[in-house]
Amino acid sequence: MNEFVLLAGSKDTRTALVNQLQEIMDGYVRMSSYSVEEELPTSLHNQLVVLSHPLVLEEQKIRACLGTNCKLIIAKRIINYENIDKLLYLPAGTKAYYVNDSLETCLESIESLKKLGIDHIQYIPYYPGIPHVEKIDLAVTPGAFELIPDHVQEAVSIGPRLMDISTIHQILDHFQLNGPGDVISQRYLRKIIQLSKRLADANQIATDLNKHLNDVLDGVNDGILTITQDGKITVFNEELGLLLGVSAKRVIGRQIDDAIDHPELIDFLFARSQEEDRWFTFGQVEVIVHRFPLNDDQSLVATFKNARQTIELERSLRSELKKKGFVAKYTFDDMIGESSTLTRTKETARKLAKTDLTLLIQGESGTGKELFASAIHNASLRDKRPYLAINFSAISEDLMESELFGYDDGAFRGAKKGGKVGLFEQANGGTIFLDEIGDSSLKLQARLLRVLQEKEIIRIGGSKIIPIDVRIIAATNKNLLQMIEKGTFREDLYHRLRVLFVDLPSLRTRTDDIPLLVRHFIRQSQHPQVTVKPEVIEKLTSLPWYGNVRELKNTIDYMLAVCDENTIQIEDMPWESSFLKSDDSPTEDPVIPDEEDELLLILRSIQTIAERGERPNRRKITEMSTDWAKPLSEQQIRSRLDVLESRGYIVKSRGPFGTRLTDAGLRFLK
Ligand SMILES: Nc1ncnc2c1ncn2[C@@H]1O[C@H](COP(=O)(O)OP(=O)(O)OP(=O)(O)O)[C@@H](O)[C@H]1O
Repeated sequence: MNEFVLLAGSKDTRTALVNQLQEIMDGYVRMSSYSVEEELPTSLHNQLVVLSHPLVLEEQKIRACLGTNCKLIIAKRIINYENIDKLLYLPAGTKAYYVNDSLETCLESIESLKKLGIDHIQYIPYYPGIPHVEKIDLAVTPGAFELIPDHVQEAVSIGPRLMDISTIHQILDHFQLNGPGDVISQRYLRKIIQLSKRLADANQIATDLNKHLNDVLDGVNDGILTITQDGKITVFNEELGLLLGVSAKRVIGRQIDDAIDHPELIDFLFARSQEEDRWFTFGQVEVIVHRFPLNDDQSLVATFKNARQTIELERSLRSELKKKGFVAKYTFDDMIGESSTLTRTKETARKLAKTDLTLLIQGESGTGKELFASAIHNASLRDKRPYLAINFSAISEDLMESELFGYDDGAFRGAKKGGKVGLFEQANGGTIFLDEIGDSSLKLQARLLRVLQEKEIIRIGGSKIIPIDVRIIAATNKNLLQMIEKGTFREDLYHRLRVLFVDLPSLRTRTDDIPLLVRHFIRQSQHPQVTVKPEVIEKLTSLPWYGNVRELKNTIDYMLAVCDENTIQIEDMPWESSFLKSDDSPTEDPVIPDEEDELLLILRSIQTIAERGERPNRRKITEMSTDWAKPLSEQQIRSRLDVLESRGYIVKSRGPFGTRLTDAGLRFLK
């Protein structure tokens, strides 16, 4: 059997060459192989020795083992054709380091790559000790990964170079093997054919994909255009061709100002302004053009929508949402009032609407919290999407939970077959308004917190996590901070809800708006012609309006019903007492503590006064109350002390110790 020795510069090169040669020469020639990095034979005599590279001969160790009468062949090598397809997919003009151990080996391989026709890449030699080189993200290397600089993001390994067919023939000639030459050449060629087939297949896939994408683009109802930074058209679909009256096939690849005669459109596309949309008329058709940059390659994309069709589509979408009751009825224009407090609040809310953040609206009952939430949704980027409002004071806890989160089939007894989609899911993409959030139970608060933190829900009785994209607006007329102190509202939820906040002013603080509101409500009513006597307006402006705009509206409805001859007179006004704040009024002022809180404050001041070594009496407690949100008179203190005594929390006495806390009172305070 004919046998030769292969001496390679590295283990990797040896392995690659052995694999190549074995496959090609199998059955005709055998070889033994060594590398400088591994153990070498002691001495070689009378043999054919093939060296992988001229530099191998310079190695001391190699020269030491080369004995007498050996024939040397220095192999010619070419780039490993099996791996070059990775390079073929890189875009033309891509810059890449070619990384190897010396300038010579780099230049040699670059030369060989170029000869193979892989010349669309700008190779920059990179080797240890290179003096200065520009920073590049991509490296190509035959396997010298350890030499690649750290800043490189992507490395393409093309493996060690293989043996050229001329060297293979030199080996065959040495053994005077003329017969198998053809077979061996064929085996060599087969490898190369396999590569071109692989490339052809990849090309076919790319062609198919391209055709598919073009079909999709042509199937779209809108015109689509893409141009490069310097104005070359790369995408131009059929719909756009129809709109502009040009053939898509004829314009792709051309400069836009040369292909399309519409300077105004071209100016808009290239304008440096922030404007993203503009209306154009092409022929008879009104079109909304929307432009945006493609960040990756700095191209510009423009879509062309038929304005009439778009408006109709939006209208039908809106009527679909309306049918379900998922629309926000009000806008900021429905919010009547020109007082500086309301104007400022409206301005802030308008700005907050544009963000996508959670928002808490605080204000007394009837100040227009629901109206604000609705206006905020309509001024937000989600205005075309659903708006759902739910009131926590109106529904029981269990029902509320299933309404909000929905349930899976068989979640509980009586559950509807097939389960139920909750409001959070139905509001997806839009806004959900959680009214009277202060009335939610602690259990529900925990679930809401999860929604805010994770942006996902799990249906009752379900296990699937459902991601949701919903903006939450919450509202309350309760003092949530006091509820937190009492442990009835979660502090973490409060902070999550109050990312943004709007405090609505009470009507008492903006009495200038009352005449405007009166006129507005009359105009909206069944009797828009009714007028109001000035003294009525004056009286209305002086009332406290604990029920705010809602109370004013109800009052006007009442007066409209009782007035004669289209004029509201002072006699038409309800009894004054109906405007007072009743003790059990549901319209609690958010900053005025409710009665329980007042009792607690009184207990605390009794304790403080006693700790100071003084005698707690009504006068001192009244003095302390001047620091509270709602100071109390001595008379009011007296009635509350009576309540505290009846509950057993204090004992009133005229003696030297004055009023003092009982054990029960202390426990309650704690
Ligand atoms: N600035 C305003 N202009 C016109 N109408 C208003 C204004 N503010 C409130 N309203 C009207 O007053 C009524 C009460 O408003 P809304 O229901 O929004 O109040 P709310 O603060 O949500 O009350 P609650 O806390 O009791 O739920 C509604 O009929 C609303 O249209």
